[in-house]
Amino acid sequence: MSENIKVVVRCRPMNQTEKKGNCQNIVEIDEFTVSVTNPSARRSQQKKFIFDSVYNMKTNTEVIYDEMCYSLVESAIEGYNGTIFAYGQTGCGKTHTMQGDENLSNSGIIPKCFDHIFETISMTTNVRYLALVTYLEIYNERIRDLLNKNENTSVINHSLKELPGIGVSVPTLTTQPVVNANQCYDWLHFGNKNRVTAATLMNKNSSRSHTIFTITLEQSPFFNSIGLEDAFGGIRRGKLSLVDLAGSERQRRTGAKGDRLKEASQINLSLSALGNVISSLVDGKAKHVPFRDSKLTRLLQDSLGGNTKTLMISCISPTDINYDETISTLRYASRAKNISNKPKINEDPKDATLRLYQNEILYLKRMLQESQQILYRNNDTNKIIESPLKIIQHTNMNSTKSVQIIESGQNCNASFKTNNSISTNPNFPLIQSEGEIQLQAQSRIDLIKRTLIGGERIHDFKLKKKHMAIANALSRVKCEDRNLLQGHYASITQEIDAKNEYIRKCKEKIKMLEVEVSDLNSEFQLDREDYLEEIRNLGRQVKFHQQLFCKGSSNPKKFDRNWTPDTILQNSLWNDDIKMWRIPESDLLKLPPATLKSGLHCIHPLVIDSKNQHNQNEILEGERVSI
Ligand SMILES: Nc1ncnc2c1ncn2[C@@H]1O[C@H](COP(=O)(O)OP(=O)(O)OP(=O)(O)O)[C@@H](O)[C@H]1O
Repeated sequence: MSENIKVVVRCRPMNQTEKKGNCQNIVEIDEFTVSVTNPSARRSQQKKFIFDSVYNMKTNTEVIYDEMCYSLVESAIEGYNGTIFAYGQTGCGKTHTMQGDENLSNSGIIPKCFDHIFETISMTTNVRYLALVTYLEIYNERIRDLLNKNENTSVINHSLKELPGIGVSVPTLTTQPVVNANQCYDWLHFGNKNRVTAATLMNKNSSRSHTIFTITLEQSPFFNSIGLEDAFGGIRRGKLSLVDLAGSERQRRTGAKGDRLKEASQINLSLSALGNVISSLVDGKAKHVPFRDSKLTRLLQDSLGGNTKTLMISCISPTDINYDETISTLRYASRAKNISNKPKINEDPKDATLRLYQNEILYLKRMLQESQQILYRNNDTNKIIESPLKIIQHTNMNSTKSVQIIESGQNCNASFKTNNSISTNPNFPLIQSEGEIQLQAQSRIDLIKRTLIGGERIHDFKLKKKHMAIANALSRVKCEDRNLLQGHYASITQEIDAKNEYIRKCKEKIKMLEVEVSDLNSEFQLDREDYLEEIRNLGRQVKFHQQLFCKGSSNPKKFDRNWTPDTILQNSLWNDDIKMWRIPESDLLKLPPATLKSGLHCIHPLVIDSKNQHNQNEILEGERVSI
């Protein structure tokens, strides 16, 4: 079954600078519609866009989560891939939406996902889950591992790999197992400390990179009566990618220079690559979708047109000064609505970590059983020793000992693969004794079991929270729509009415799309006229960029760059001494006739051009051209 990407819009409140600058609110929000008024239009012009949902400046993140993210996260827990990403102009609230404020009462979507996932998992009774997290950033087109404590982030650039059936991934990233929401917060904060942010004129804490926090959830049926290691059934794997994009920005407004400027151009490049991917996916005609144009689009490949349920949250500003950027964000968002994905549950992935764990447990169990038999044989030869299993249990009580044993995992049993989530210490002395090997094997089994979660009973209030979230989501769907969706009609007349209503809505939508097309046409026309006007102005105004040099004078005379040749004449600066102006050759023919009065030989190659810093002599000695 294919389904379209869900797209919602969130409008942030005005910030202090906008309030002080008396900015106007030009955005109106209805349930599913955003209307934006063009502040510089000759007549009041409003553009309308329809989305899956639209949120005004008063809406808090919890409502957005309940309505739009809840079901997507549930799907990821079931075994689907899910992506939530925030998109929009710099300073419009992407990080606020995804991560939230430091203040916990206003937490973002990412922390809410953590709570949701672990609450849901704790309600399951017959499934065991393994949760693994990674966190990366794309900074200046380099991939950096935000969870690696030792990585020299200025040097490292991780590579992408595309594997059939798995998709595009970064195999060298640090993967951390997590067993509760708190561990996830800790890794998120840890990664955020490594993330690049900086102040710009538009946002004092602007993200200079795109980040992707991924939670992979592998699950397998588990029956208490049998025991974990014997009960692994088919494995499913869901993956939730939480993406906080850096914002599009214009240098003129952010005041970016140096490193900030370099970052901005990389950010804009990758966002325009994202725009191109969206366009070619929507056009449907393009044979080739340019995913390979940037790291961001490659990593999002599966979320755009692939096997993923995707939610795009477009963040906009309400003010007139951001009109152009707001319209551009809404246009992209509107196009993205038409991208169709084909999500399906990922069954039995070949590279499942859970499968490695299963094999490892089976191997260790067999080994324990065999060594137990040997020791019993020794027992038969009259040496009184304790049962090895007792030794294991006894020594496990001693936590220091068991930590050392985990550390030496590699030495203990060279034939099983040590998972990268568990650190190894190759220098730790090899433990030879039979009892200690068993102990070590048992510790490893315990450790693996501790990383598997699910099955604990949860408190009632958590269940209530889940029901409230569902009720919240449903409350947005109008009663009659719900009936319609569910196909419950009391009579044929009601069914006809409902279907007529549906047809009416479709017609309304078509009308709005027609208006949008005609808007786009007239906007294109306006832009065209603007450009033509600018070209004409360029023709009329000779652009003296800085100064006009006069013959016989060592002091250059200052010129206003916007003076027209007529103004120059009126200001009496035109005299026989000034024979040469530096005028770009292409502009020479555009000079109005007054400038080229007969007798005042104008004058090539001429006078002032700020880009070419010619010296005075060169200017004065230029070649004359008779008109
Ligand atoms: N919906 C909102 N309600 C209240 N404050 C908000 C909202 N959205 C954004 N803000 C505030 O606006 C400021 C900028 O937001 P944020 O850093 O999230 O923008 P951004 O889109 O991530 O910018 P950048 O692309 O530069 O990283 C922050 O101080 C944030 O708290």
